[in-house]
Amino acid sequence: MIFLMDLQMMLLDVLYYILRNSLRVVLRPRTKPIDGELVLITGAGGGLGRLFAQEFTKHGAEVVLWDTNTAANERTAELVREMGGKACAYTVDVTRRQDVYSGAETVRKDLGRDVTVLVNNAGVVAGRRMLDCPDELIERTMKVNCHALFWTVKAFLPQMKAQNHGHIVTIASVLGLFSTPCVEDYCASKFAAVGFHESMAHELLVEEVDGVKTTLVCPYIVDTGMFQGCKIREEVEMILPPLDPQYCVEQAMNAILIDQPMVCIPRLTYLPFLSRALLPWESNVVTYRFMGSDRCMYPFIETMANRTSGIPVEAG
Ligand SMILES: NC(=O)C1=CN([C@@H]2O[C@H](COP(=O)(O)OP(=O)(O)OC[C@H]3O[C@@H](n4cnc5c(N)ncnc54)[C@H](OP(=O)(O)O)[C@@H]3O)[C@@H](O)[C@H]2O)C=CC1
Ligand SMILES: CC1=C(/C=C/C(C)=C/C=C/C(C)=C/C=O)C(C)(C)CCC1
Repeated sequence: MIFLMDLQMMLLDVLYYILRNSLRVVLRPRTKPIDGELVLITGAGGGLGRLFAQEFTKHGAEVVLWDTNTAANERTAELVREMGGKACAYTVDVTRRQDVYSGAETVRKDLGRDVTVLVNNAGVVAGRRMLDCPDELIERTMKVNCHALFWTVKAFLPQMKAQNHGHIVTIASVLGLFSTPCVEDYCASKFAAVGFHESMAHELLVEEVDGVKTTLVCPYIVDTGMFQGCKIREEVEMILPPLDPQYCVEQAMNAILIDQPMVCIPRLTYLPFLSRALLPWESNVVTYRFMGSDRCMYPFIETMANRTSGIPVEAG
C-alpha cells in the first residue's frame, strides 16, 4: 500500500517537473543575485573562460582567474578591471593536484574569504587520430577535462557545504552526451565529466545540501578556435551553425542564474542526445552519415596538424 502511494506521489512529481521545466522555456524564472559572490574560473585566459569572467563581473561578482597561460590570464584580469570589476589572476595548472590545493589556500589567504562559485571551464583536445596520438596527449586530455574536476571540487566544496551556500558549474560538452568519430580522448573525458558532475549533484541532494547548486553546461561547437575546421553537412550547418562564444556564455549564465541543473546549448542538441539513447545504433549511424557528422572532425584534425607541425596528416 505504502509502495503504491509512493509510486503515485513520484509520478505526480515527475509530471510536475516536466510541466515546470517546459514552462521555464517560455516564462523565464527570476534570476538570483550574485553580486558579492567570489567566482573562481579555470581556463580563464581565453575563449569561454574570459567571457565568463566578464559576464560574472557584469553581474557584480568578484572573479578569481586560474590558467596556465600567465599573460593571457593577466589580460583577462585587466579587461575585468577596465569594466570596474575586481579580479585576481593566478597561474595554476589544474592537472597538478597539489598546485590546486595550495592555490585554493592562497586564494583564501589573499582574499580572506571562500570561493562561492566554481566554474570548471579549462579544457583541451588532442586533435589527432587516436592511433597517431602520443600517449601523453591522451593523458593530458583526461587530466585537464576530467581529473582536474576532482581536485578543484575537493578544494572548494567543503567550505560551500559548511556554509550551505555555493554553486558548482561544469563546462562539459554535447560530446559528453553523444559522440563523433576521431575525438576519442575528448569524448571519453567529457562523458567522464558528465558522469562526475551528475554523481556529485545527486550526492549533494541526498545529503540535503540544498544551498549548494550545480549546473552542467553542454555546448555544441563554439567559435573559439578550439575545434577550428570541424564541419558537418552544409545544409545541416545552416540549421546548426557553430555558436557565437558570447551567445554560448550568455545562455550558460542564464542557466546558472536560475539554478538550472543542466543546459544543452543550443536546445536542438537535446535531439541527438535523445536519439542516441532511444534509437538503435544503426539508426544513429545512418543519421550521422546523412548529416556529415561521421567525418566532421577530418578537417579539424588537418587544421590541428597544420597548426602544430605544418605537415598535413592523412585524415581520410
Ligand atoms: N570550443 C568549443 O567548440 C567547445 C568547448 N567546450 C568546452 O568549453 C571549455 C572552454 O573551451 P574554449 O574556451 O573553447 O577553449 P580555449 O582553448 O579557448 O580555452 C581554454 C583555456 O583553458 C586553459 N587551460 C588548458 N589547460 C589548462 C590547465 N591544465 N590548467 C589551467 N588552464 C588550462 C587554456 O590555456 P592555454 O591556452 O595555455 O592552453 C585556455 O586558456 C572547455 O572545457 C571545452 O572543452 C565545450 C563545447 C564546445
Ligand atoms: C553527432 C551529431 C551531430 C554533430 C555534432 C557535432 C559535430 C558536435 C561537435 C561538438 C563539439 C566540437 C563539441 C566540443 O566540445 C549533429 C549534426 C548535431 C546531429 C547528428 C548527430
